[in-house]
Amino acid sequence: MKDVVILGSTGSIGTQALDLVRANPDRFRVVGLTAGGSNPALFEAQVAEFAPRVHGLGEAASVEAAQAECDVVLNGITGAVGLRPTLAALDAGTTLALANKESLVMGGPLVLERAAPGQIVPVDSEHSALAQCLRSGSATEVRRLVLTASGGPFRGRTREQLAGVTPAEAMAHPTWDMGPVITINSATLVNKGLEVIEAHLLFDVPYEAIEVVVHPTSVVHSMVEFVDGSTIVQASPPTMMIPIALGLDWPDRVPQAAPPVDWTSPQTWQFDPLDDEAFPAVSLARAAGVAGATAPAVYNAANEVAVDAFRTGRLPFTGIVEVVASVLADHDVPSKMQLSLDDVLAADAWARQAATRTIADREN
Ligand SMILES: NC(=O)C1=CN([C@@H]2O[C@H](COP(=O)(O)OP(=O)(O)OC[C@H]3O[C@@H](n4cnc5c(N)ncnc54)[C@H](OP(=O)(O)O)[C@@H]3O)[C@@H](O)[C@H]2O)C=CC1
Ligand SMILES: CC(=O)[C@@H](O)[C@H](O)COP(=O)(O)O
Ligand SMILES: [Mn+2]
Repeated sequence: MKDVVILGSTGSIGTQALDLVRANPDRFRVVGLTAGGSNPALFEAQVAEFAPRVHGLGEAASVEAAQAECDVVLNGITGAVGLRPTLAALDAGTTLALANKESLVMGGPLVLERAAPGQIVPVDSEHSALAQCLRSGSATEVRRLVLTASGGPFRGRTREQLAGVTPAEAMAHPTWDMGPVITINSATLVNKGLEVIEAHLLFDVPYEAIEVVVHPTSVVHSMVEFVDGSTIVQASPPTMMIPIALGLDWPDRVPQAAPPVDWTSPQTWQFDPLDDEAFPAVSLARAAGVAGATAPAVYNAANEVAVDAFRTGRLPFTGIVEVVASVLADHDVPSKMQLSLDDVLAADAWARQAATRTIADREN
């Protein structure tokens, strides 16, 4: 029996994690729940159903819950506000099932240095796939990591054709049903940019050995190419139940976590190169990742502000990545690579102000 704390329990990841717990009462027990407070009725219902020892709303409550005695903390909070809870779980020595990629991307080495080997189990589907592909074998055998991207709802469009797309169109993800921020990030490909940095940090593979390919049906979740020319692929229909189950019970697999691919019916797997001109977010993330230090935190924070502006009609779709690029260009990356939490939070705050100014300037 694993005692689990779920941060962000009312969201897409959180509610699916609770479905998994409901389906496996002999395997998992909920001992902590937190959320942001935008859906109090759902949160109260969850607390009534699971009767966790600790529960509460907001960042401070999430930090406290992440420090509770348990076997695994699932961080399903969205955005940079997940950083302190991530650090709290790591400092408590608890296994961290990490969906909140933003905390790893912005914290970078700060997060990694607090983590014991194997303490972070990736829940992001691509990184769960990579971890599964890498389960046996040594890092020296790896030639490349290949992250798959659905391409989002605007796959195949030119930059000009992206200019007038609406938030409702951007929310229509072709393969995944997710929270609003990651859904918009999938449409801009910022999600894949964050995932390239996430893969570099989790698997210690250089940026030039991390590839992104477009795979519209999201059945292959990522792959590892080895030095002998062999590639191992992880495939399953697009559902987060498998990565969440692996996150909570790693290295064990939860039987019937989700239905497998039906190999008796015809399957076509399509892979296309990424169109960097229409979707510059991935190359921008690579540059931020290579620059290191505070650059990834700036990339993430500027994007969070720009996504909010797009969703509220203050910025066109293509403006999101333009704002991120402009804020990054204005950012002086410190030469010291060893950053404190204050350094990271200061860069995050600076980027939010810079992005807000840039958006306001564009409006005038
Ligand atoms: N959804 C998916 O399939 C995938 C998600 N991820 C990652 O997982 C994370 C969560 O995504 P997703 O579930 O889609 O997002 P959602 O928007 O659906 O859910 C976010 C959750 O975070 C909570 N939250 C927001 N602010 C705070 C806060 N200050 N303190 C505590 N909790 C807070 C929300 O609470 P409330 O709404 O009640 O205020 C909600 O429970 C993101 O980092 C995303 O990138 C990664 C891969 C796949
Ligand atoms: C399910 C998951 O892990 C998401 O991060 C997903 O990858 C988003 O789809 P995109 O490939 O469109 O970004
Ligand atoms: Mn993903």
